[in-house]
Amino acid sequence: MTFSMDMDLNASPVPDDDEQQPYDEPVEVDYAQEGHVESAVATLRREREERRKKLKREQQDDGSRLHSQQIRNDYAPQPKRHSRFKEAPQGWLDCPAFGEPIDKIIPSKVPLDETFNESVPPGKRYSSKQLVNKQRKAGREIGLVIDLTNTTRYYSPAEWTRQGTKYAKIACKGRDAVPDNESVNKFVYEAMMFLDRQKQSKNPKYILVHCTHGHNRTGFMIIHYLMRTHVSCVAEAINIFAQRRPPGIYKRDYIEALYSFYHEVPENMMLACPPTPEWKRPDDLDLNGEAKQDDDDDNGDPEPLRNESEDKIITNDDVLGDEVPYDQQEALRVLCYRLLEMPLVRGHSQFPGSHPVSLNSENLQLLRQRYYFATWKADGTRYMMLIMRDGCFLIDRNFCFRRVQMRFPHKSLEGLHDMTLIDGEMIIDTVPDSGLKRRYLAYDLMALGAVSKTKLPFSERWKMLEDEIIRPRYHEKKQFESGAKSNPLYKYDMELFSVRRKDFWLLSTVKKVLKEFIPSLCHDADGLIFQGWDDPYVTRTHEGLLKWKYPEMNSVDFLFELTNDNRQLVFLYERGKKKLMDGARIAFTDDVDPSSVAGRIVECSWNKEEQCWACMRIRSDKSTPNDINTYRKVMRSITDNITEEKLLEEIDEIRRLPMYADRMHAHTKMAQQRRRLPP
Ligand SMILES: Nc1nc2c(ncn2[C@@H]2O[C@H](COP(=O)(O)OP(=O)(O)OP(=O)(O)O)[C@@H](O)[C@H]2O)c(=O)[nH]1
Repeated sequence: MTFSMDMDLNASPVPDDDEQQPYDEPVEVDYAQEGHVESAVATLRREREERRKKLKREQQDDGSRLHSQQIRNDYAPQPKRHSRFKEAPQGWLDCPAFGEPIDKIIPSKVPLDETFNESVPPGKRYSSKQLVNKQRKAGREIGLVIDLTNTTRYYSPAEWTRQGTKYAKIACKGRDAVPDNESVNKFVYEAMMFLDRQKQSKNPKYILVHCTHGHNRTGFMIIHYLMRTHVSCVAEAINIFAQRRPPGIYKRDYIEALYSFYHEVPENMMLACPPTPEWKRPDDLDLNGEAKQDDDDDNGDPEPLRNESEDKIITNDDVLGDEVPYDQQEALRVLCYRLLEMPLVRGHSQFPGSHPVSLNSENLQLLRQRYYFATWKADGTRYMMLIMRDGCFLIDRNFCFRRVQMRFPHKSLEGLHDMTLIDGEMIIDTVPDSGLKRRYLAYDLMALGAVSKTKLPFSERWKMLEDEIIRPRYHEKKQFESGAKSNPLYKYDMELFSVRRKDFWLLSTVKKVLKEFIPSLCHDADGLIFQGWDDPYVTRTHEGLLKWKYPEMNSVDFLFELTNDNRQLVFLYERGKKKLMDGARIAFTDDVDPSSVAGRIVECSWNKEEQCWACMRIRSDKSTPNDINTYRKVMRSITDNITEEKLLEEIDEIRRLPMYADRMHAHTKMAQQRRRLPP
């Protein structure tokens, strides 16, 4: 790592005799090589000494008056240069050094190293050494420092790492923009991991968090931490921080961003945002009386706060949610495998979600042998969803996690779900009068409160999904809207998408589903799913989970590439490696330039007349093509050509079979009884 040591060499630790000889250029030090600031200073002093000796020798040799005058000029006391003088940040001197710990997190202003001593009177100094001593006096040992400033000029991280204190930099601009969501995710994960490890220690250590003054950015991060661990509403978290680090966050846009992030509406914004503190002197205020940016903020344009609802056009290809730190993703992958009761393989990087196989004349027989339910095949984007106390994570087909802010209350409505894993499809509904609306259609539940449910029959998992996840959300929403529950500030409507359970029906209804239900849907559907009613959740390819697509929608995902002489190369996967499909060709419509999709995954349907593949769409949600086995199954399905007519004929026969008729009868009776019971 290289850092610019833009330091005042007139100040300590350089001895007196060097005091009046400032250097012309800031010194670049290879921090990793030199180890610390002092060794760089020593090198510079040595060089200067050699220069002085050389000049003296020249003076003796030459003896000329002119030359000695030159030397005198070179080493005469010179006025201090402003650029060398390091001033403490505005308002820093009178800003209280630190606040009281909040869950073992201490908010603090930035400690300044000795290079600031000229601008800080002795009584007001607050270096990392002094900080540590003050905390020790209060019986607190710092184990991790999280630095949120957007500069490296205040001190060197070695001041911490040298003494074995962990140091993490999460540079946040400050200014008018709040820390971005990705930085917040990093902060919360760092803090959670560290404090979790400390729980096993006899003398748990503390985290020290600082920005420049330790109020706005620091408060913003700590409040996020509180919200994601145990505090239930923003006002309470803001209060906790304000009490421990008075007056708390005093920038209004920060407070607004917190409320908006957690989908709450403040009762009284004036109460939520205190006036700017005294120590932020009047010249630190802008013309509206608002606090000006901290002086380590850069001069970029303020970033607009993201507001999904303002984006008019929403598509299935949108990347939803916020990036999650790499280590956290790894930990979440392991957790998913555990919840799905899968053996941990090296890398555990493969998406573990259940995947249906295409219906063909052979597996069509399964519909006769087992008890199946049917549903429409919603055509959106597949996500598993891991619901944790600290956030909800969308898991895409690449087994990557992104965090979305959602609320999933328990049935008891006392707490929130944790370590619950569900499966579903994100679709976009065109709703008359309200436009496009994103919905998550949940169709399975694999784990509830850290307990795997994969071995239960689908019928029970599907019921649990309704009872434990969907209904509690619905009830709470109604309670909030009616004011019957104590957190009416939460607005479910502000969430990125709504959540529904997907319906499944008896096979006898398939005709109605095809002829009436699917045509009336507000989102795309490309066929049917046949789900075994008694099946466990089978990870990856599930030979008993069947998909039937409208014949023209049967598709294969190829990896498309072009050679230098514009020859098409079409690949699938075989045992995790690219397999070239000799002679395969993809026809694109006139509006698609093939060179623009080289290297992408192209979903294709088979064009019988032209005997080639036709591009249906580019898959932004996938980075690998279908496996050769999937391809074979799709080809089989295409050649078997189970038309809608054939399918309905088959189902008509099945519903008359005694096995199916008996269960259907029992099922209908049970449903009727349930309807008669009070809710
Ligand atoms: N299991 C299940 N899957 C559904 C349901 N509704 C929609 N799907 C989607 O159907 C997908 C499987 O059908 P495919 O046509 O193979 O899906 P795809 O998105 O084209 O994926 P590839 O096979 O990789 O091309 C699942 O991944 C789900 O995203 C449902 O009710 N149950």
